[in-house]
Amino acid sequence: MIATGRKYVFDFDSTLTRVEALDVLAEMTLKDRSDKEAVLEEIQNITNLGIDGDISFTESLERRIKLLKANKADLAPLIAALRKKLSKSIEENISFFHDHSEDIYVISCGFKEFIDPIVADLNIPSERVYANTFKFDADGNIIGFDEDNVLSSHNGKIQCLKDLNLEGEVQVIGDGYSDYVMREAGIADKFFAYTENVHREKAASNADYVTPNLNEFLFVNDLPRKVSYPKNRIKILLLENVHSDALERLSEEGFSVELIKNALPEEELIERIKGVHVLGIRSKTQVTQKVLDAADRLMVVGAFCIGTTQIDLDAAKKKGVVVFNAPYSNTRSVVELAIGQIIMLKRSIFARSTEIHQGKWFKTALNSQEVRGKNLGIVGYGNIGKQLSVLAEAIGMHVYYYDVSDQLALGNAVKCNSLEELLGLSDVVTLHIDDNKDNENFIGEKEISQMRDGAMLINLSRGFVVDISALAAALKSGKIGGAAVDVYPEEPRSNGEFFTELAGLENVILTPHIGGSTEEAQKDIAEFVPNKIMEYINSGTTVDAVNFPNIRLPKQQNSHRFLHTHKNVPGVMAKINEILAKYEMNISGQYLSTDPDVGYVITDLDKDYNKEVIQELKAINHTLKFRVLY
Ligand SMILES: NC(=O)c1ccc[n+]([C@@H]2O[C@H](COP(=O)([O-])OP(=O)(O)OC[C@H]3O[C@@H](n4cnc5c(N)ncnc54)[C@H](O)[C@@H]3O)[C@@H](O)[C@H]2O)c1
Ligand SMILES: O=C(O)[C@H](O)COP(=O)(O)O
Repeated sequence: MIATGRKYVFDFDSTLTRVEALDVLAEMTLKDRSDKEAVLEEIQNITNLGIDGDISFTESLERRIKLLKANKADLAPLIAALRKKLSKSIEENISFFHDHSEDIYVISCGFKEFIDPIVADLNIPSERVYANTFKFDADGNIIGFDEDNVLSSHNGKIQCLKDLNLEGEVQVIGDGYSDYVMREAGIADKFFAYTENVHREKAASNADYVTPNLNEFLFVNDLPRKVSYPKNRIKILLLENVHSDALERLSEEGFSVELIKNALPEEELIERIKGVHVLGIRSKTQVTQKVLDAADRLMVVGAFCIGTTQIDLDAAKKKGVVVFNAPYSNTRSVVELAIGQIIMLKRSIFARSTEIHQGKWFKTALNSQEVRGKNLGIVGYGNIGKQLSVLAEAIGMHVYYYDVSDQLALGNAVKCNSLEELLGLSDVVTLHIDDNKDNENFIGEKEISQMRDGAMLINLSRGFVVDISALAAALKSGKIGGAAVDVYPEEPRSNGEFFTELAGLENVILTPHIGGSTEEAQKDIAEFVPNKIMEYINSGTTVDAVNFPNIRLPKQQNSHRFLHTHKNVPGVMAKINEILAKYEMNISGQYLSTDPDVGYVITDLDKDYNKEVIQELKAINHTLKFRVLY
């Protein structure tokens, strides 16, 4: 036993277990009854009224037992079911119960018949379990409870704890107001409202601490725990209306997540980033050096999109901040839009549609052509360019492509050796080059002059890639026969007014940067990026990071994991291992990866560590970030 001088008094239902045991029992005993749902609802209401102190506990117990119609024979399956319903973080921290066995008590208004066997698994013996007991009739039917037990009466927990007369600091951990009353009555020193399974406002608002799981409770008490830093303390700020699945996924994992609809201007982001561990953005939020300098806790930036030039990747790396994106999730959405736009432009559909909206009927084949047999020029033959190539061929187009890097032609696509060559032979030119700032004004007056007369231009890549004034002039002069533009040199941070020189021009399709904005793409991104973030936070894995050495070290059994990010200068690794050797720590796994700027090493150790080794590792010269995972 590790002595702390404290006594820990746990509630059972919805604290040690995820459920209320009598609700589970009711599910079993009522399963064949036609009025099951109504009775279950009534039982749950009565349970909550009792927990919140709105009816007397004795009344709540009497009414529930009557409705339950349970028998002794139901207890074995109930115990089996409850065994599978231990609260997640309780299960993770079984060692706490073993190490502090003699200081742990259970005081519950539930029943010893099912509590005893469950908490015995946590090393809590029956003599430290205080709870009610059932009364049975000759046939084993549960007909009531021992009314002489203080726990069967209203606020019975107060009397029960008083009678125990415990020494040392007494901490009560429970989900209900009926647990708080022990603190209110002055018999307990602290009340922790336990919200892992249910958040009861009345208990939480009165608590000394609200603890969303046992890790947080152990952290507050500075006790050994499964994770070095409880997840609820990890703050995630999601901007730009990322799909709500991301919020759900990250919240379910236990992080504290805040979602903001818009992108934030630099000054505001500098304020909001303080204390944030994970930032989630899309293409509008600029994560500048200044923002990174203000970020005192930042570990990860998740770009919930493809592009990452809105992030100062280098500055992030030098601060040990890892950046992930979603390189493929919206590829198909962009490709489908491009196919649609090619057809719409070649048929002048938007012009015809606008006329009808204005009350005009103008049936004509003028400027209306099939796409079959026409030349499509794809500039940037990457993920989007290649997939578009396949689909465009499937509808009968001849595909030409140009890329600065060597790219294998798919299908019958033909590679062009220069942009000029591609521009000279394409009926439709579509831009899918990356968001590299060197691509600014990639298509300007000169390039437009190299295009076929009446050819169409599509830009679904980045706004700064096209000189908008040059494009507007070419559309007005008829040099260009139509354009589809989804991205602009300056885009608003939130929905509202927007002006562009291209507005009002004929056969021009304008969309508000929605190439990747489909349900499917956003849902996929909301799975992909949070998974990367969680892998990094939970195991240190950086596979697929865009600015960091990519490593993954498989988890070792019974080990501790240290993550060390440092400037890539000679001697740091040697220093890390020298310190570990000094503290006689045995390395069970280690993986280092470097790039020219940083080194990132994951080390697994098979021995308990003390705080001094952490301090020494943190103090190594050139350390950028250090984290103990578990
Ligand atoms: N409109 C939207 O909503 C939307 C959605 C997704 C992606 N995008 C943008 O689409 C673009 C392409 O995305 P991707 O996933 O196919 O990227 P990718 O990195 O897979 O492909 C880009 C290709 O462009 C090539 N390239 C870069 N500069 C070039 C140049 N000057 N000349 C010729 N080739 C050049 C690269 O070599 C690469 O093969 C990116 O800019 C991305 O940000 C926009
Ligand atoms: O980079 C991207 O993936 C696209 O430009 C889409 O960006 P968005 O998520 O801001 O729409």
